[in-house]
Amino acid sequence: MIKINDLAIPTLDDVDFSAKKVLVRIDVNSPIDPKTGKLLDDSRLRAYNTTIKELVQRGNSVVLISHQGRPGDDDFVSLREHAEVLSKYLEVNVEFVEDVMGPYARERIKKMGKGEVILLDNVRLVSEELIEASPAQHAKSYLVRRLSPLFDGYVNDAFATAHRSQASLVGFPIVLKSSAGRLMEREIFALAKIFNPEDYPKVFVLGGGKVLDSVRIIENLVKKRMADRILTGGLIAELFAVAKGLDIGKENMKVLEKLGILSLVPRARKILLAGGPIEIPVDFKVEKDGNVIEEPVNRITGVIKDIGSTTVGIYSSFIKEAKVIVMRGPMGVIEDERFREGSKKLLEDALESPGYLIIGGGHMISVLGNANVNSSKVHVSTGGGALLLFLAGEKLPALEALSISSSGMKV
Ligand SMILES: Nc1ncnc2c1ncn2[C@@H]1O[C@H](COP(=O)(O)OP(=O)(O)O)[C@@H](O)[C@H]1O
Ligand SMILES: O=C(OP(=O)(O)O)[C@H](O)COP(=O)(O)O
Repeated sequence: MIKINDLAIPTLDDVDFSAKKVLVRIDVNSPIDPKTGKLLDDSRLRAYNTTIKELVQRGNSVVLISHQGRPGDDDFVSLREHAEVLSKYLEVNVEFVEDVMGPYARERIKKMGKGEVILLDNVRLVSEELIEASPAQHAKSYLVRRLSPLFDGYVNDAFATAHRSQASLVGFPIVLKSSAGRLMEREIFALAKIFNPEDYPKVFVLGGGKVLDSVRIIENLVKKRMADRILTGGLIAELFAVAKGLDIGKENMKVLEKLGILSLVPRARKILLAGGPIEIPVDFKVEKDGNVIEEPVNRITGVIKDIGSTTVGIYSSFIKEAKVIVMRGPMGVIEDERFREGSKKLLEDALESPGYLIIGGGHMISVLGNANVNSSKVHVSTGGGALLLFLAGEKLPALEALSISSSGMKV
């Protein structure tokens, strides 16, 4: 049993999963090449080996369910390639079923034999999955009502999506005997060991494209006085540059407007007025007429794609002085090799610095690649937003749902 705050979360040691049919929520959401739709990095897919192998060895039939991207985005693709990669790492055939809850998927699940593993298609093909609602509401969703009668139990190993209150995460624990998987367990214990709220200075390096999530995270960090410095990159840096009244150029403003980020400027200003320790880049690497150039923040003429080299130097000096470093979200458009340098350099400096280091989010992990890490001072988390909210002391809905399940409370 994992005890955190007032939650008691069962593990695979607390529930009798042997010779059963088990639905396992994993998070295989990974960076995708927008041109080919192929996986750019498969680190997250390796993370579930322990849980899946253990369930297979105990004679269970295992049905994996996950999402990839969001409808409308380039990375919203089917999970066919993910099944192939999982098979390679698990050395067990993971059959891809091109369906989520229709007759084909349900018949296939019914016919499964002991030790078989299948991966259902992207659960976000089901529109209900995109709604954030309570466990009680999601327990009544079509997804949960159609799939749960086929299973004896549910395991949630998707730490990286634990901050979403979506059907596949919070609905099943209400109707099925449930537990956390081994990855979820390992993440929670590793973070408790490495992240001591008393240690300071704590430096958060926050980049990437999920700006709404990042604003929520920063509000939390500032409210709880958890961060001594927040070094921004990616689109989040552009938001705070605008909030500080800087002119980042018409083209970049258009990008922010198109992505709905400009509506977040008032919240970003409020964070600054509340004394949030936000640092923004002093220069950026931009693309202009097909060329890559560096420009200072107050004289931008190209499209911002990475942080500039002066910023890298300044951020590195903060990173070297930190007792705890948390990095989530890349500093630039890392899918393009020309704009990987900011993220790569900061990551290298963080790995060499004496402080404890927590790296999260699919994109930053892909920058890490196969680099050697000292596991006594570095934790590579599969989570991004979930990780940050967990560190800021927020209750994650998926963990709460597992705890409700263990208490036998039907909500
Ligand atoms: N300046 C920028 N402009 C546009 N996109 C950016 C910029 N910087 C980073 N990104 C994008 O952010 C995405 C990663 O963000 P996110 O999903 O939040 O990270 P993670 O998966 O690591 O949590 C990448 O696809 C990257 O191209
Ligand atoms: O990659 C994820 O989160 P992250 O970008 O915070 O690491 C999770 O798969 C959650 O995906 P979502 O933010 O589309 O709900």
